[in-house]
Amino acid sequence: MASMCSSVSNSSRFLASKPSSSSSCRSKSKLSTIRCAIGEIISEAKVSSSTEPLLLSAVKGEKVERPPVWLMRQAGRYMKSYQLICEKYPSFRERSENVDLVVEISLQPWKVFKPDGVILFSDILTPLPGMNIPFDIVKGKGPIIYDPLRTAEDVSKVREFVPEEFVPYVGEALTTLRAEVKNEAAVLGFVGAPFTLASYVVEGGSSKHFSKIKRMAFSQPEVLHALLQKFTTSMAQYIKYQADHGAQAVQIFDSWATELSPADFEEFSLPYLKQIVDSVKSTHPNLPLILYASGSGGLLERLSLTGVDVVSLDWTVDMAEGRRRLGADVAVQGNVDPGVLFGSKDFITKRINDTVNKAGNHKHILNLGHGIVVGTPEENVAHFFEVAKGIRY
Ligand SMILES: Cc1c2[nH]c(c1CCC(=O)O)Cc1[nH]c(c(CCC(=O)O)c1C)Cc1[nH]c(c(CCC(=O)O)c1C)Cc1[nH]c(c(C)c1CCC(=O)O)C2
Repeated sequence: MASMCSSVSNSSRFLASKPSSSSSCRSKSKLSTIRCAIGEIISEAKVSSSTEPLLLSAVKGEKVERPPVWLMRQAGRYMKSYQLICEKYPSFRERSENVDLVVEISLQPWKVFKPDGVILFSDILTPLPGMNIPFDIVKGKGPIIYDPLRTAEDVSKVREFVPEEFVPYVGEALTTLRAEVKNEAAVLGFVGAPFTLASYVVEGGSSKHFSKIKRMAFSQPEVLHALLQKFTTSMAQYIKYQADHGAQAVQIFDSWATELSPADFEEFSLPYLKQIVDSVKSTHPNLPLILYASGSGGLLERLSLTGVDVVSLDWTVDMAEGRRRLGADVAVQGNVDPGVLFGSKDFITKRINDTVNKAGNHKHILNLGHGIVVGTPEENVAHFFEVAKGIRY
């Protein structure tokens, strides 16, 4: 039914109005039926509770007054305040492994834009040293794995990750963030998915053609499977650890899974993602899990087979089509081209309204289709949040 709403594209059914200063007004509405502007009833929804962050209510399908909004990579290089910290602390590892810096950087976008999600400042590669895989992130080069894994023997040396032992600063930072943010926004944790992590450690860093991991996949699949299983067990533990220390939802980044054909995704990514989701749901059934894969248009239906609560779309798929293909049970996030933030303010407003209209008025988290690009004007990010927070269904 949501697709019927979505079929009215490009009309401004949800109009941006002035941003609301009060989060409590969310709880005041007693409407229990969601209607889209052309009048179809698309679902019966429970009224959200006032103490819960908007993002969590939206994921559950409760009635909310507007879509919650946050941005992937909202903490980082496009912010002047972050660049100042980088001057003082030039090492990415230090910035992301020192509790005070992690908290300060995570809160930078929160203080300025008041997003509905505050993501931990960290990296998907942060667990690697704890698994016996040293890495660094070098300015201008990106991630570097000093000893890329290529053989069964290399993989046998990979240790299972024990978050309490190796990244206690992550737990401490999440607990502090919860206290700082109160329940005005959801504190978000994240992990890398097994295939995406494997791509970094086998390739030795970022990659264009993924030839080394494909050589492993297509000539020694048992070696890759052994590595993927180690990441699977470790990342399931890491998600639980993040939830136990304050994360209210966790995003799984399988950024490069879409380098795989659908059949290869079914062998080298899907079963491991499903295993992570099943494991987390068995102990933390109420923790929302969000899955992001860049360029995922060809794999959408398969992404929802993982059992995640939210699928984050990039901008190569139309939001209305994405919703239709994913089905009503899955919440959607994302979809706005990060390049839109280089456009005029009017253009940004229009694209936000288009996306929100196409997503329909429930189970939608407004976000970009990938991380904010370095060089994005901060005033455009401010405009994005102001418009987004002024929307009323
Ligand atoms: C693939 C991936 C990585 N890291 C991440 C992914 C998945 C998301 C995606 O697909 O973009 C996830 C990530 N990395 C970072 C965050 C912070 C939280 C946030 O604000 O969203 C998150 C969620 C900080 C970071 N991680 C990194 C930066 C930039 C380096 C810096 O600020 O010093 C930031 C802010 C480094 C990094 N780390 C990685 C890359 C490709 C890079 C960029 C290299 C470069 O361009 O220099 C690996």
